[in-house]
Amino acid sequence: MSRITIAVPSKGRLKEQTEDWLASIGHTVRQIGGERGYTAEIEGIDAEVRLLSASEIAQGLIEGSLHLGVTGEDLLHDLSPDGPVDFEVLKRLGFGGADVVVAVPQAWFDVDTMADLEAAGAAFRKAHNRRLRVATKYLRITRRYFAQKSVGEYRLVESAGATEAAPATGTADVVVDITTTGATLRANGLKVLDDGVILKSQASLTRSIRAPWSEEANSIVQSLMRQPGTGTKRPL
Ligand SMILES: Nc1ncnc2c1ncn2[C@@H]1O[C@H](COP(=O)(O)OP(=O)(O)OP(=O)(O)O)[C@@H](O)[C@H]1O
Ligand SMILES: O=P(O)(O)OC[C@H]1O[C@H](OP(=O)(O)OP(=O)(O)O)[C@H](O)[C@@H]1O
Repeated sequence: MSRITIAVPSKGRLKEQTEDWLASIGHTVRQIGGERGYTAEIEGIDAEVRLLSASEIAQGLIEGSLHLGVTGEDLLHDLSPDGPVDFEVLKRLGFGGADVVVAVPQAWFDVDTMADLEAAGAAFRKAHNRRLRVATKYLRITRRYFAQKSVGEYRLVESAGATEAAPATGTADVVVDITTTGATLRANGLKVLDDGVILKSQASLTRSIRAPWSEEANSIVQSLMRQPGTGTKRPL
C-alpha cells in the first residue's frame, strides 16, 4: 500500500495560515530543502507531504492523485467537472475567505439582479448584434450559476488576472471574480448584483473521493480534525 499523500499550499497567505493551523493542533510543518523546497514533513503524521499551488491541490484532490489537502472551496467547485461528488470538505478552516460574485458597472442603473442581467443581455444583443461578455477565471461556476438563474445571452471571456479591469478596458462587460473587502470592485466602478453571490469560499481541509482510501488515511483525518489546544499530551 502506497503512502497517504497530503498537500498544503506552497505560497502566500494560504501557506502561512495553513501552517499556523497545523501548528495549533500540534502538527508543525517542516519544509524539506528550505523555503524553496516542494516537499515537507508534518510532525506526528506519517504521510508524503507536497507543497503545491492552491489550484494544483484542488485538481489533485478531484483527480485522486492526492488523498488530503488544504485549498479554497472556490477552486474545488470550479475545477470539478461533476460538482461536489468529486471531493468531500472535512473542515472549514476559517481563513482564506472570499466570495465569488457577479459584478456589473455601477453605471448600469437598471441592472441590480440576475433577472435584470438576463433582460439586459437580450436588449444588448438586439442593440449591438453580439452577446454580453463575461470575464472570469471561474468558467464552470459561472456557467452553472448563469444556467440556474436562466441567464443565457452571454459569452465567457477567460481571464488570467486583473479581471475587474475588463469592463474599463473594454475586453468584457460583466465580471465574475472573488472579493473579500470589495475594494477592488469599487476601485473599478463595479457593483455586485443583489443575488450575485455565487459562492462563499474559504480554505478547507478536503479529502479526495477518487483516491484509494484506507484505515491509515482515516487515522490521519482523525488527527487533523482535532481542535486547537486539545490532544497534546503533556506530562503531569
Ligand atoms: N484576496 C484574495 N486574493 C486571492 N485569492 C484569495 C484571496 N482571498 C482568498 N483567496 C483564496 O486563495 C485561493 C487562491 O490562492 P492562490 O492565488 O495562491 O492560488 P492559485 O490559483 O493556485 O495561484 P496561481 O494563480 O499562482 O496559480 C482561492 O481559493 C481564493 O479563494
Ligand atoms: O475585495 P478585495 O479585498 O479588493 O479583494 C479581491 C481581490 O484580491 C485578489 O487579488 P490579489 O491582487 O490579492 O491577487 P490575484 O489578483 O493575484 O489573485 C482577487 O483576485 C481580487 O482581485
